[in-house]
Amino acid sequence: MAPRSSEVVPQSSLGMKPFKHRNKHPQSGELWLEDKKLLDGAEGLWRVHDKIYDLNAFIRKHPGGPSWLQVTKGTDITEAFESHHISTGPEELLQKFYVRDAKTKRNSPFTFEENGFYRTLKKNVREALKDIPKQPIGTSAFFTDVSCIATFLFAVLAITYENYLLAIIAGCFLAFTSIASHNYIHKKDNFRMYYMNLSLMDYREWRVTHALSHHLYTNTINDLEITAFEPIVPFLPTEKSSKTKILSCLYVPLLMASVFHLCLIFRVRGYIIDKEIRKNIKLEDFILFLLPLTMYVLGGQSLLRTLIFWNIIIVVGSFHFFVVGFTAAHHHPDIFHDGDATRGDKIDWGIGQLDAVVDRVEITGSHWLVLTTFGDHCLHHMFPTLDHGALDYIYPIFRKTMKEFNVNMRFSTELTLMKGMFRQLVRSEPNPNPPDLFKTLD
Ligand code: HEM
Repeated sequence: MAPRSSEVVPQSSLGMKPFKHRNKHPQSGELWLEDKKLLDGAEGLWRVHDKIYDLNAFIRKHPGGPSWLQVTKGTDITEAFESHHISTGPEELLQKFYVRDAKTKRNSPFTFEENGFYRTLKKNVREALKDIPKQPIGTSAFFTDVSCIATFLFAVLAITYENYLLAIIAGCFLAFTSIASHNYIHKKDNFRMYYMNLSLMDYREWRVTHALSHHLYTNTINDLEITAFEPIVPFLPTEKSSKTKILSCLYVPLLMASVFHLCLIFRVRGYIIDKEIRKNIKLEDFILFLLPLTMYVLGGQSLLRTLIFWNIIIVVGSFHFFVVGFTAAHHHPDIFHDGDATRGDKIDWGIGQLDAVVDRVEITGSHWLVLTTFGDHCLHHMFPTLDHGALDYIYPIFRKTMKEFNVNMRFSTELTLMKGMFRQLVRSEPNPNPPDLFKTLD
């Protein structure tokens, strides 16, 4: 795609240096990591805060799975390290791998001061976790598996009876399954993370674009869930022409319906043009064929009819997934987007998350809805490895800690955030004041 005009290349008000290929499309997790290496001063190893560590010997021993360390080699993993571990064990272990101090400043404005908000919250949550029952974690797994089975069941019924309504229901369950599997991509390697691949998306790519990019640098110029959709969907506040504003509002529903397909197209493109990507093809890359194969074998219809119905399910699933995803928590003119006025040069990472996330009142409190619609989003951002079923139990300590630091998590309604997403798309003017966590979103 041609380079974008200057109207949609916003600078970071947080002082973050932009990635080299920010304007290149399609964006990918691999390219993002390559670009991150150039700015992180990790000297080919791993950087945490202002120290360099050699974790080569630990990659295979990492209890969270080797991929987290494999893909991040050569980068600053401060935010990932801090937010993915709640116990003190990893920090103690890390000292064994110290090599030297880093020579450059971090390309991130976020801090993790010992007595700051995030570290205090983590300490409090660590204590609270001792009293959390295990049963809600099993309930999450049950809901996720039931969604997956329902996707297959309705897909087979849809093709058997050539019924479009059943195909739409299967598409909705595909979206539920993919969103619920997102609970599992953040954890140590486990089989439910593979459910994501039924949607044509790829859990490995998600671990970079979502877990390492979006979660850690939310709504900044280095958040791939912002930059990957530019310039069609320009979420950051920057000069936008009337044409851009109108077109982006018209394109966004089309984009929502086609992202699953686009993910597959870009993946296949990668296989064709890049030998290294081809060499990395794994068995799990074929999971996407399980759904159409089951439909073909059990449905008793022609291959062409099966493919048509499968594609209907994918389009419905994609639309459902991205309507929820785009409107769940991050986009409204009163939610911080890079370019807006900031709290200062250095921002406690947890407070940065409060600035960039808003939860929905209708969702909080329902385990099924939280799991299948990106609910309890603020707490999930703070502690991505905690099961969605456990989050409800840590609200009391979360509220207590926020009170202590005079900060707040914001709640709004589904409708406000839906309208907010479109209002954000057409917002050109950066907010002149830092985020106000006590203001009600209108
Ligand atoms: C990119 C950076 C890293 C990421 C994203 C990451 C991610 C994870 C994940 C997802 C888990 C499983 C948590 C769960 O399911 O409950 C985990 C566990 C663990 N990780 Fe990492 N990790 C990273 C770096 C490190 C480093 C540098 C160390 C230490 C040298 C480390 C030590 C551990 C340990 C000891 C556990 C066991 C659980 C615990 O004590 O919290 N990790 N990690």
